[in-house]
Amino acid sequence: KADDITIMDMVTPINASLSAFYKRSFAYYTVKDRLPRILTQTIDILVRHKDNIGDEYGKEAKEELKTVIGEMSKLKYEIQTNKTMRNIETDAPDAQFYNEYLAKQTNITYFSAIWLHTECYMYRRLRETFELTTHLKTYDPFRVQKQESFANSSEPMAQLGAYVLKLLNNASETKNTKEEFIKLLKLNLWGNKCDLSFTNGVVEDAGDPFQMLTNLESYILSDDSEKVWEAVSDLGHESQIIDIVVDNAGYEAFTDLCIADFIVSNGLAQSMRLYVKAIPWFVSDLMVFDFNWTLEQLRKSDDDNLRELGARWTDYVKNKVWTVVEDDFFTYPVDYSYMAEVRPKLYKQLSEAKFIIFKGDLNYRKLFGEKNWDPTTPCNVALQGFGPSKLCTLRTVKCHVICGLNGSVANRMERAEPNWMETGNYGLIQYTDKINPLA
Ligand SMILES: O=P(O)(O)OC[C@@]1(O)O[C@H](CO)[C@@H](O)[C@@H]1O
Ligand SMILES: [Mn+2]
Repeated sequence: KADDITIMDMVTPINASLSAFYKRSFAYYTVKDRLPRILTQTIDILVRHKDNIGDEYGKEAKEELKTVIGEMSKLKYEIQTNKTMRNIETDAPDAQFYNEYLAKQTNITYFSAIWLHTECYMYRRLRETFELTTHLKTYDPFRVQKQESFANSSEPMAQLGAYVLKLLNNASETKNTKEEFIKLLKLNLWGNKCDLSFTNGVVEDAGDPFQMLTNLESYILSDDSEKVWEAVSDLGHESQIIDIVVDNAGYEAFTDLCIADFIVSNGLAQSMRLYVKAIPWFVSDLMVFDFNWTLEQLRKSDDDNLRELGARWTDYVKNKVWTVVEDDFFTYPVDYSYMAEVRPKLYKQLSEAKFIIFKGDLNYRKLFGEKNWDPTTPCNVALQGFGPSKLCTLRTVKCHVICGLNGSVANRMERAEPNWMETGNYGLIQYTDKINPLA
């Protein structure tokens, strides 16, 4: 029976998978408090919007909403009482993967599973509650929050937009493309602080993007931006494709499109693919609908620069300079070391790129196997064989997965601020080039 799995009153052992099984871990705090709170927040938002939902989807939908909210409350209760996870009961293709993966685990519960599994499973169960309805099948319970977060970021977007458009319009004259790229890379890194699952759904504004840049250096604990520049600006490479595995909608997505425009406008890539999520994910994560909605908002903006950027970016999509890719693998409950085996087509597609940028904390957890590495473990080792191409990660540190730090930095941080890994206040720009072609 699930309840008699004792939760160890300890921290996560070195090299162990993160899990709420370890009572003194951030994973435990997340599964115990934060995930239930995210469900409660989402229920509150659904209740507050039930009339709008009735207007938009019909009165039967409003009735079905009661069932959805009931199912979400059940899910919350299952988590809080540490039950075992059941199968996902829809015929969606990714559900089969979730169920096969679950079947391979022996007697796990929400608190004893790998944290990544528990957290992804919760969002997949949330999706199921809508899939099983008739009138709300495609409803995204996070859309309101994602759109609010965008609306709250109009000031920093106007600032960054003005700066980027100047760069883009002088692309030919500017001599210091490298310095500008690296500056945009760091501005993009800090865009990752805007993440609603981390702020428990509280919509924070993105703040002043350039303020970040002033005292920036001391907050970046690992800075491979020079190596990233070398790889991105390698025009002799047989591939001139650059990929971005994006993270959050709103301001972070805006910073992704800014650097993507800089890349193609300066001839650093001929084309780019942006990999988004296929279902509502970790509250903030970008879906195709959010991407299109963002371009539409920019085109309608009362800020001239944002309108011009919206028009440029819409053209890139129309002319296939940018392609938005939706693949179920990015919402699977497993880390990237599984990709070559379970999703070879995606692995092969990523291998076509000369460089891949991975954004955010969840991608970091998946790149490095959701393990509590010794922080000085080389990134190439922590990738556990994942290597479709040269890649980098732009991540603000929000949980206890970290590698590639030099010893003195890791010790300094532990002494300075014991919970430094849970704050999102420290950034990493880490590069790896150990390529493992598909077998
Ligand atoms: O990938 P992102 O958007 O940077 O962060 C995802 C996240 O908010 O979700 C989990 C917390 O529940 C952590 O992995 C991380 O804090
Ligand atoms: Mn995210």
